[in-house]
Formats: sequence, C-alpha cells, structure tokens
Amino acid sequence: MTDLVRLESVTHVRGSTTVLSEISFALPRARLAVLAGRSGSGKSTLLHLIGGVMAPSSGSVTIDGAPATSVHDWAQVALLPQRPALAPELTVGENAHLPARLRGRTPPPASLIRLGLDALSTRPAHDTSLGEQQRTAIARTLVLTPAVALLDEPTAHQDDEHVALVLEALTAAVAEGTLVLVATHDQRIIDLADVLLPLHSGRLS
Ligand SMILES: Nc1ncnc2c1ncn2[C@@H]1O[C@H](COP(=O)(O)OP(=O)(O)OP(=O)(O)O)[C@@H](O)[C@H]1O
Repeated sequence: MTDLVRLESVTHVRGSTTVLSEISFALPRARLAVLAGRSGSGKSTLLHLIGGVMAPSSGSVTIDGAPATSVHDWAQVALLPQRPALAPELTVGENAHLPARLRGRTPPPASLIRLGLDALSTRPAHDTSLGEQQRTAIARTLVLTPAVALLDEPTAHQDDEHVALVLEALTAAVAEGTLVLVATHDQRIIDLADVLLPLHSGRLS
C-alpha cells in the first residue's frame, strides 16, 4: 500500500528546546491515526509540520511524495488548529462551507447535520459557543473530503453527546478515504485508532 504521509528522521528545534527528536513513520489513506501524548509532548508541533505550516529543523515530511511545505491545497491537506480560527462575521454555514464555495462546489448536505450544526447554520460564528465554533471548524476541515485531515484536540470543548458526533464525523471521513490524524489525549478517540502514535517528550515510543 502506498504511503500518503511520510516522516523520516524529523527533528525540530524551537529556541534552545528540541521539541521533536528523530520521528519517523508512514501512514496510508483511509486510516484513523492518533498522536497521543501529554501536554507539551510535541503533538501540535508535529501536526504543524505535517500541515506544512513550517519545515522541520532536519529530516523530511512529505505528502504523497511532495514536501509538506509545498502543499497549499485544502483538498490535499486540511488542518483544524487548537483554536477554531473562524471568520467571526460569517455564519456557521458560510465558515463550514468556505473551502467548497471557493472552488465553486456545492457542499455535501450532511456536513452541518452530522456535527449537530444545521439549526445554527445562519447564525454569525461570533454568536456561538466555543464548542459550536470548534464543530464548525471541524466541518470546514472535512468539507472537501481531504486526502489528509489533521485535527488538534477536536473534542477539547465538547460534552459527551457532541464527542459522539465528532467521532462519527471522523470515522465517516475515514470511510470516505481520508487519512485522519488526530492529536489528543482523549481516550475515547484513542480507543478507535487504527494506528496509535504515542509521543513522549518529543519522541515516539
Ligand atoms: N516557539 C517556541 N519556542 C520554544 N519552545 C516552544 C515553542 N513552541 C512550543 N514550544 C515547546 O515545544 C513543546 C511542544 O509543544 P506542543 O504545543 O507541540 O505540545 P502539545 O503536545 O501539542 O501540547 P498541548 O497538548 O498542551 O497542546 C512544549 O514544551 C512547548 O513549550
């Protein structure tokens, strides 16, 4: 099976701190992979490297053979950051569907419904709760059925009922062929993982 995401000997230094050391792994399409580790273990940094937000200090990160920093296509790699980063003046529906609208595509009807957002679709994002904003940003991450979806703590602001919806959305994305890579310490997501990547102090164990 062809690997979609590949890391080879990735080390990343910020200031005087070595945040990640010698990380190597490869992941194919259509998997739920979980990057698990304590606060400060380097999960967000690793997601940002795979998202191409920055390059590693040494080693390589590739998406389908291309350097991650060269990939600027939301249909290829989509990222849910820890803070939802929505456009506050746009509605929930406009935010969630923005990547599709920018491409002239009709968003899939289920994209808001499956995350419990259909009743909020016309409300400005700044008038919603943090949990609702996070689910809107999850919908935006998944709306193009990207090859790779990177999600940083996607259940951080959800109650149990909405955690279940987030888990269903993630498993539906995997069923549609997306490689879903989640950074979390939420055991409910870890229990569903096809691939578990435990990170301790910047090293895979
Ligand atoms: N700009 C920076 N300069 C120096 N150290 C940094 C910088 N950014 C992050 N770090 C350090 O890198 C380490 C990993 O941070 P990162 O945010 O990747 O961890 P995390 O596992 O995602 O944590 P959390 O679960 O709390 O979000 C932490 O020790 C953090 O203090």
